[in-house]
Amino acid sequence: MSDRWLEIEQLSIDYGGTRAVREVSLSVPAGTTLAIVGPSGCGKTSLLRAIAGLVPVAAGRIIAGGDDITSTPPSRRDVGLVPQQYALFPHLTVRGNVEYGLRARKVDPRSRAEVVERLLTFTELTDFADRRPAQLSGGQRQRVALARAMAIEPRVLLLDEPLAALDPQLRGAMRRQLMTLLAASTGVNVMVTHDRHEALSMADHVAVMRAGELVQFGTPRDLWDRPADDFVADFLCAATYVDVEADDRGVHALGGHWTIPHELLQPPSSRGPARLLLRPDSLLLHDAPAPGSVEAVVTHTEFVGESTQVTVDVAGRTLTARSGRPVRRGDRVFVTLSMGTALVQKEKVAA
Ligand SMILES: Nc1ncnc2c1ncn2[C@@H]1O[C@H](COP(=O)(O)OP(=O)(O)OP(=O)(O)O)[C@@H](O)[C@H]1O
Repeated sequence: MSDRWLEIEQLSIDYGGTRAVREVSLSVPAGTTLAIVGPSGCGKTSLLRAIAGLVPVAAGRIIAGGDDITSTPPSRRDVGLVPQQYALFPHLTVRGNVEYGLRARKVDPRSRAEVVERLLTFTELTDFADRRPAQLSGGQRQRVALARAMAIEPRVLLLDEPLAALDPQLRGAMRRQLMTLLAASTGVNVMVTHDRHEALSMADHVAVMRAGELVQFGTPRDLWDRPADDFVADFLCAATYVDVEADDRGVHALGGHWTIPHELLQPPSSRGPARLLLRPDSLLLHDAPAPGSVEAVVTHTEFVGESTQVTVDVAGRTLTARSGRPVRRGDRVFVTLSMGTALVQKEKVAA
């Protein structure tokens, strides 16, 4: 018996001869949440549906709790699915929906009632138990879908964009509640999302996909500190890698346009070529030249509440920064590094 509760080995999925998912391999231990994240059409939902048994696998294996379930019919996989629009049974009450899987498994009425009452309490739905889905808010429906999937205590719980159908105000509150619910599950939770904040904040492991391929798999911290390439850096952290060359005078970036003092970097840079990960929180904007600054032009601004996200052009490279004070498109600014926030990595960016 494997201690890894979900393993995916070299999994490929085809639709009519077109490969939508290519040789994805990863493994996730029990009691943790995996987020599959990536841009639209990258194959996230296909991967999720393949784990559920709803799309055929062209090659590779899916192993849950040590059992190869690649060819097991969906109903016998011990997998719970929360679809994107929840797909509740409209004619059943909340209680009826939550109870559905237990009835199908012929669980005796007493045990069934116990599980349902426990889950209704847990998801704060007791007062709504006799309502039908049409009489519920979006957040309440989401909790019913989750309780329904959790009732059978599946070894793998699959959630397709669990917060996407909720309005933005509700999403923050539901994210915290969903994290509490997922933490209580003993199997593996797999969540598809295109939202990097959701992936980084809710998951123990993150799989980043692009064009059907797995480009990086790791903990949120790993991905935040060491995105594998420019795509992951941009997608997950709104960050940019720049090639640098370090000598005794400092670290030279952007074709020699910008010399950064060694003492601002983490870890202190050794001499020679390296790459520097510049995240929005690594860059400071000034009105006038400052020690170690480089001149830039503001190309785009976006007010995000507590700060403004600012895109600047520095010697032909686009960098993203945050600014606490108002700046406008076309403004000339000076960029410095915030002490200790830009990470130096020894290898250069792959061409
Ligand atoms: N039933 C299908 N028949 C043919 N092609 C499909 C089918 N389902 C998905 N695809 C294609 O497979 C690729 C991956 O689709 P998938 O839905 O898995 O992506 P996704 O990352 O979940 O996208 P989104 O975030 O937009 O939902 C896309 O190019 C899509 O057009």
